[in-house]
Amino acid sequence: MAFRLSKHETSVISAEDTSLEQLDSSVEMQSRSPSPFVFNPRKLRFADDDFDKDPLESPQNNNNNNNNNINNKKKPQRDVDMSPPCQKVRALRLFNTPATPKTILQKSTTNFSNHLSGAAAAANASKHQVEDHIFKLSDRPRSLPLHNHRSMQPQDTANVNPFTPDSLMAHNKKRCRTQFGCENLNLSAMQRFLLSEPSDEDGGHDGAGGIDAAREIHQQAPKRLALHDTNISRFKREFMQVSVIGVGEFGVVFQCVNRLDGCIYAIKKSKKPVAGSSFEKRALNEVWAHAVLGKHDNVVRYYSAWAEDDHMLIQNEFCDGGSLHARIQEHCLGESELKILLMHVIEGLRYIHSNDLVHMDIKPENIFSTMNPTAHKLCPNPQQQQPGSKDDDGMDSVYEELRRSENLVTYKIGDLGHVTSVNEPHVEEGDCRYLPKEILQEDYSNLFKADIFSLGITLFEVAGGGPLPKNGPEWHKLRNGEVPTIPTLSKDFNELIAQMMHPEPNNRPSSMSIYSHPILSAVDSKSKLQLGLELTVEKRKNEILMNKLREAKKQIKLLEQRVSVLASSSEPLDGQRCLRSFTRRMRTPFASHAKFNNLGDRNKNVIANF
Ligand SMILES: Nc1ncnc2c1ncn2[C@@H]1O[C@H](COP(=O)(O)OP(=O)(O)OP(=O)(O)O)[C@@H](O)[C@H]1O
Ligand SMILES: [Mg+2]
Repeated sequence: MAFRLSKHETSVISAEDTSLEQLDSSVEMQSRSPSPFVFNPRKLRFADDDFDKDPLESPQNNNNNNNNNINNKKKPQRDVDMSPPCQKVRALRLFNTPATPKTILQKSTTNFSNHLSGAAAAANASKHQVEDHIFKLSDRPRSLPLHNHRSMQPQDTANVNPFTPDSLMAHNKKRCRTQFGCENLNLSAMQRFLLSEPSDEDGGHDGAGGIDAAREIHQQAPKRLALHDTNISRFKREFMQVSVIGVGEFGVVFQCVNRLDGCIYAIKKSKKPVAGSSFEKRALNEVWAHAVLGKHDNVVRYYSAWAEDDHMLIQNEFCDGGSLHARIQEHCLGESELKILLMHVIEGLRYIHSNDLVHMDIKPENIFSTMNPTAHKLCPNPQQQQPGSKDDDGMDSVYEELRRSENLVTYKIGDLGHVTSVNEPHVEEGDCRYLPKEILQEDYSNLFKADIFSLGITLFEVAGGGPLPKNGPEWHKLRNGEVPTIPTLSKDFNELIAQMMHPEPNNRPSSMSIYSHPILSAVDSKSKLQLGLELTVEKRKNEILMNKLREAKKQIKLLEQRVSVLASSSEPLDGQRCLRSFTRRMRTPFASHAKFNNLGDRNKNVIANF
């Protein structure tokens, strides 16, 4: 749950301590680790009965859809205003723009082909080929201008992720209308951007066609693609909902199984319809951040996102260990566990920061964990599994051993809804219990260090320093350098936490320096243990493979014996000849020789048969 402050409240904080007491508090719904469950696996039929019953796909609906389509065809298309920012640019584009004769021709040809008979279309196509040849010599294919949107369909557009390096590069060249810049792009401009090479002569000022195309994409499309335009019903069709695993301020998270691939995922659905609301941008922000950051081991992995009934749905990796918040409900973490937590989260943060992005909502509820290597498997209840059953590859005992090991936990940073770029910060404050003072005072000059503060106070809480105050003198003390010492922690660890929570952002260590801090380099006891476990696993695998190999050798020997018994028994003469020719063939070292010998042997056999 986030406890956010409005600008007004923030200014009051700096003036009066007591004002923070006016903030609302709410009770977090505790997330729970998934309990073991049994699945009845079944083969997926592509024409499943359930789906036939899906109202969206019922014939009635299809008829309706068809009618709608027909009606839509009759209606004039929505004229989206996609004109370039100023008329001068439009004037320049008249001659040296994507709307060269080639694209106009292509466009008209496509249109005509709808009306022409087959023969006329074929004639037109051959004419087109000649013209193509001419244009190949003179000019590269160019895209339709982005501002020509009379013919643009929603399916031809896509959002521009503002967190990708390309978009940041293009964005820095010239600012766009909105905070994130333009947020959608035209398919042809995108294709041109992807196909362009750095040495492209079309490159323009920078001599790089890619940069130019990217800039064009960013400068010309002024509107974000509305969620309505990507509404595709998909959740029920593709996923089987298992349980609700968490509820936050923004979304409800379901544990689901993908019907096709059979893997478990966490699907976060926005609580309210976001399309067209003020939450739309926040929802898209989370998707953009996930798409850019979801490939690190210590950041929750992202698979896909879509809109349904105006809700945003995000399909993420399912973290079977639940949130850190749920974990500390049982007991606080000791120093060795804290070191592992710090090592993992700082790696994730280092990765996020290396992309010039900041998380802005680091807290125990947003740090998840995975517990064992078989988490992704849909294992039936271990008691139900028969030893030596068909699927038992002999590794179950090994995995069971690993499962019991505390050290195999991997912490991952999740909930990327507040991620923003340090170059163009758009700060939506996270939970005020974890935010440093400067953020509430709207000082965004060192956002990296805001994440470091949040991680520092998170460590303080999970080590036993919580529950954290939401306001009042205690809240201020923690931000004024008066961090109480945690008795269960070493002096060094207490000092590191205090340093991470330093009132002056510049005095807090960076994610890089924490990563190489002596406290973490001493965590080799953990990595040795992990290495030891991995070694054990590999050894066991090796043993299993050796057994299989031995078994296979035995079988081969048996077969050989049978063959020789058969050969030595009372076989007819021609049979012996065949066998001899066969063994000779097998012994021939060169393939070419074997070919000729084969012929020879075959001839001999033919003669023998005569
Ligand atoms: N990938 C996941 N694997 C397991 N549990 C998850 C996952 N994602 C979310 N959860 C659970 O759901 C809860 C809510 O998720 P999340 O923090 O993403 O929602 P939110 O609405 O954005 O929260 P906030 O109130 O912080 O804005 C988490 O605290 C966690 O318990
Ligand atoms: Mg959250």
